[in-house]
Amino acid sequence: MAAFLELGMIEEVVQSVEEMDWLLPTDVQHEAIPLILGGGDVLMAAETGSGKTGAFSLPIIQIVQETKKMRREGKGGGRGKVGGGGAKTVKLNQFDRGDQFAVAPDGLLCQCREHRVWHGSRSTHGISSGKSYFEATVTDEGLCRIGWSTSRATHELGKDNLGFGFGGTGKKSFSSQFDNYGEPFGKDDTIGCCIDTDGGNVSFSKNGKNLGKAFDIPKHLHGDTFFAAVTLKNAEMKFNFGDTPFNNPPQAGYCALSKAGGLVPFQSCGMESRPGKREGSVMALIMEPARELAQQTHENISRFKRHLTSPGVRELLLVGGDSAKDQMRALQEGVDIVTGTPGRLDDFISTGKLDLSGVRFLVLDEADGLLSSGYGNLITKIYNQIPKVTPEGARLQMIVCSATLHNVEVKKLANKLMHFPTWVDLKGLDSVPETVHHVVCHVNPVTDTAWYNLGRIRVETDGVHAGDNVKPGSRSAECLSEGVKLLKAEYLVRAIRKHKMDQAIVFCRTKLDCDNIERYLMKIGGGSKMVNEFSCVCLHSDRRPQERKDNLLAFKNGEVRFLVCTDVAARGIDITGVPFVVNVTLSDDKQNYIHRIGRVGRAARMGLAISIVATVKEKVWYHKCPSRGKSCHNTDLLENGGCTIWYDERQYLSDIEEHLGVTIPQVDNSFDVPVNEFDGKITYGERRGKSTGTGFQYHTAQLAPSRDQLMKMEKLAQSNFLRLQTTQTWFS
Ligand SMILES: Nc1ncnc2c1ncn2[C@@H]1O[C@H](COP(=O)(O)OP(=O)(O)OP(=O)(O)O)[C@@H](O)[C@H]1O
Repeated sequence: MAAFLELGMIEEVVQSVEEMDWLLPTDVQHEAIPLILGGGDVLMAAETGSGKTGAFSLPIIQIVQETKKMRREGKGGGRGKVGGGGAKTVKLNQFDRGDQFAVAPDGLLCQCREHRVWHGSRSTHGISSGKSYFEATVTDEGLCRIGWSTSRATHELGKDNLGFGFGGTGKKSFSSQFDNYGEPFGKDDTIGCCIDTDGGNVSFSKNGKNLGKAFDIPKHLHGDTFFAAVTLKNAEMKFNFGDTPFNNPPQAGYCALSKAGGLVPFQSCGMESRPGKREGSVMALIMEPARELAQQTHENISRFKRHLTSPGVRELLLVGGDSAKDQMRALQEGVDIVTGTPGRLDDFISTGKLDLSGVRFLVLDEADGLLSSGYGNLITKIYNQIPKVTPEGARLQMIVCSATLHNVEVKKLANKLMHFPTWVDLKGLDSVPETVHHVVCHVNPVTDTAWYNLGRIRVETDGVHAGDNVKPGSRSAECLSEGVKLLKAEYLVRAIRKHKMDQAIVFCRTKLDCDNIERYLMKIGGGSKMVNEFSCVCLHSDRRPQERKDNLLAFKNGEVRFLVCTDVAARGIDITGVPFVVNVTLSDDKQNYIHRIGRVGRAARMGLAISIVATVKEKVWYHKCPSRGKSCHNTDLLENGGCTIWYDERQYLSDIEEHLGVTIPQVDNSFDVPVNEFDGKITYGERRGKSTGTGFQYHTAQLAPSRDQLMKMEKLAQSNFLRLQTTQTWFS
């Protein structure tokens, strides 16, 4: 218990994890929890089953509750508070600026070294009434424009109808209309920027010379809050908001921005404080790639928060298949943490049902999977709608995790959206946990001719070769491909029998393959009970949501032996103690191999993953047609306008091996797993034995002899010391 407390977790949350038998944080939890509690953005790259869900959920739950408590007590702030929120010192806002726009720690000096694109920023506070003034001095040559804008304006001041700019070329700009005004300015010139919100105008001065009225504030901006604004191209400027004497004092009646009454803190991109919405708005948004995974994370959150009261934390699962009406009702009643899948989240956000203005945590679980499934734009859209600073002045925190985070797309996303993120990366590359043994068994339809005479009880294949007149004995590519399909099902059964598999997750490439394998297993000994040798359920995206739920539950509860599934179950699904995974076909996505086999060997239990890999190419479905395969029988190759490809598993295997930097051990079709250091000492599905583990207990046992020796030496040293003292006393 103390170990989680030492990470900064509160007792109520620690009590929950203790009840789940989590006595020590895992390595990734040890690293990530303090970082998240401290307000940082985190990229969490740790092996499958290493406890990433707890690593992000626990600190989020805690901060959400703390924030709610403070809101109730009427205090602002909380952890991760930034200068842009409640503080009264006016500066340039670190959190409201372009990518290439640098702001010095004092918040007064700024620079942009980009030559082609404008980047800008705004002040941390603005005014909505009265007359105000600030100064900016050009400290290096380049292009600059300064003035006033609302928080909804782009950073390219003067390009929209929400901000008023005055540029070094002697032009004023509003709504992309550039007109001559005043005179040009450059290095060492000081520009005074005045706004009179009551009189409704904006004017500027150069080195103390009043340049006259530049703009009338249009009607649609009356009552808005205006912030000091700047946009630069390869230039540098220094600001004075009035905390030090101005170079040129403003005209009578204008007050320094930092001394103005009723300063309004910057809240967000376009979202000013909305009283009344704060109490009920969502504070954490967790995006998961699949329903089952979203459900699992949601359930974890429910468990972690169960001892939190006054205030409690309210969580909601937002996935397709569940009633949108109920979800809507829950949101209206108030929800703090939403876990959802991209489709339903998008529905709710784009129709305004999910208010993002109070969000301070955005979590992308299995981030690389979300990106490779094409959700990059959605992520950016969501990110753009979330205020970068909450009403309390806390910065939006982004947490991005996966066991396979080492790819260019994730790095690009991190550079674009995250704020100085910390990598929690225990291995520095994608890897397989020590608790997972993985082997490959090759299927060679040339040397293994068992598929020639399988009789009537055989797997139904996917029909790709229905028109190919395949005959056993022929060496045509089509014929060998059909042989692979038939043999794979036989090998699956052989592996199950050899290892006396009580339970296994069986991955197939397509939904049709899953259906065929499910039917085959049922035929040879299936059923819906554990006593049936091949009892199984199926999980893929064509099954109804309720069936998916029921099937997963039946497998989790140990009611059936096999879960036959597509990659929809490859990531994140956590079923403690599942001993085996069988890949009937390798995924062409090397990352998914790591995720698939990571369904075993979780929470310190051992697991074995067997991949059945064809030595020849297999012709498979690859539907690009509008029906996505539902009523498609076009077995022509993709390049000929059809819906099939030749699938080269040997290539995918070598991609995986190269990615992992290992050669995966091979077994023959007797499925005898090679002898290794674990041989004879482990049972798949069980925790690692004492003598084989590398965990805490094992280390303690290893260190015991040294500890005993040290104890003896210490005792000897103490006795010698005492003896010496006694001798000295006698002689003195
Ligand atoms: N500190 C802990 N002590 C004991 N068990 C833990 C601890 N943290 C997590 N676990 C258990 O470890 C298992 C794996 O955790 P989790 O699902 O969070 O892994 P993950 O890193 O998200 O894996 P994946 O990459 O596959 O999604 C779960 O069963 C969880 O209950």
